[in-house]
Amino acid sequence: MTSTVSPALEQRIARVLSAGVGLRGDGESPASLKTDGVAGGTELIEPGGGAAGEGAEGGRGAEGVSTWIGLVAAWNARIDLTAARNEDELVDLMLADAVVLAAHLPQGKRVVDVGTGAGAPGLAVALLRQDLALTLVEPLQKRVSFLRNTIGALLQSGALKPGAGRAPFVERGRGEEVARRAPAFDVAISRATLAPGRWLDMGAALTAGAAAPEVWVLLAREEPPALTGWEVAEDLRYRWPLTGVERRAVRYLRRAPASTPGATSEG
Ligand SMILES: C[S@@+](CC[C@H](N)C(=O)[O-])C[C@H]1O[C@@H](n2cnc3c(N)ncnc32)[C@H](O)[C@@H]1O
Repeated sequence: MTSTVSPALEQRIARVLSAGVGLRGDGESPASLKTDGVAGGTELIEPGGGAAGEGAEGGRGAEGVSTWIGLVAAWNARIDLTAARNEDELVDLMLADAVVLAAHLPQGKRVVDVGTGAGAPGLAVALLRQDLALTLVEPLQKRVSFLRNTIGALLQSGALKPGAGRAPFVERGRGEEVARRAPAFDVAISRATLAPGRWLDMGAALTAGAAAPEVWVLLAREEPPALTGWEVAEDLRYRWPLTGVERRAVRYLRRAPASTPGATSEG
């Protein structure tokens, strides 16, 4: 199935992508996606170039986003991929949280997205940040087929040229199964799949082997959960650009273990 994107849909996609330019943390920021975090240090995000658009080998992320959203709209007529009721909802739902994540994720890391569904936020992040190695975990076969087909089309067109040496990998299964296998991820992301507290536990298990693990919890307006041994490093509040929905992206880092008084390096 091919992807055709109307000029109106293309304009909506461009609006959400360009809202991300404001996340660089300097100059004028659009109110919509301007984040208000507890810690600063946002990374430049530029649709069609730099961190958000092109990997080191020249993938075309913004173009890929249009192809992918066009495919979501086309496949959604046959299989249940999204509950979006109009184009504003579709573009905000698919893209806006990923634009925020893409501006804040560390360079070159192994990232897992649990419950990717039609690709939000994991596939969008893979397109916008082609330095990252994404694993997309999804149990439902029809959604797995959609994701694999779409990634194939994006690779073929050259929109996806992963800088980390591999294309986004789609793993069919549940997050619980992946977490049991001592996985090696640095960053765990997920949206609308598990209750926030349960997701935080699972995210911690998925990144247990990493030197500097991070877990992101994506919320509407509710308070972020707490997890012993982890702390909130950023609490980003923003509105989706097209629908004005209030959102929150919370970044958790594992606390360094407290040093034992009197302990020596010789042990
Ligand atoms: C409501 S959809 C959200 C999809 C996407 N993350 C989004 O925000 O648009 C939840 C997705 O998680 C998947 N899912 C449900 N339980 C899961 C689990 N335990 N592990 C991994 N995926 C799961 C479902 O098949 C579904 O595609």
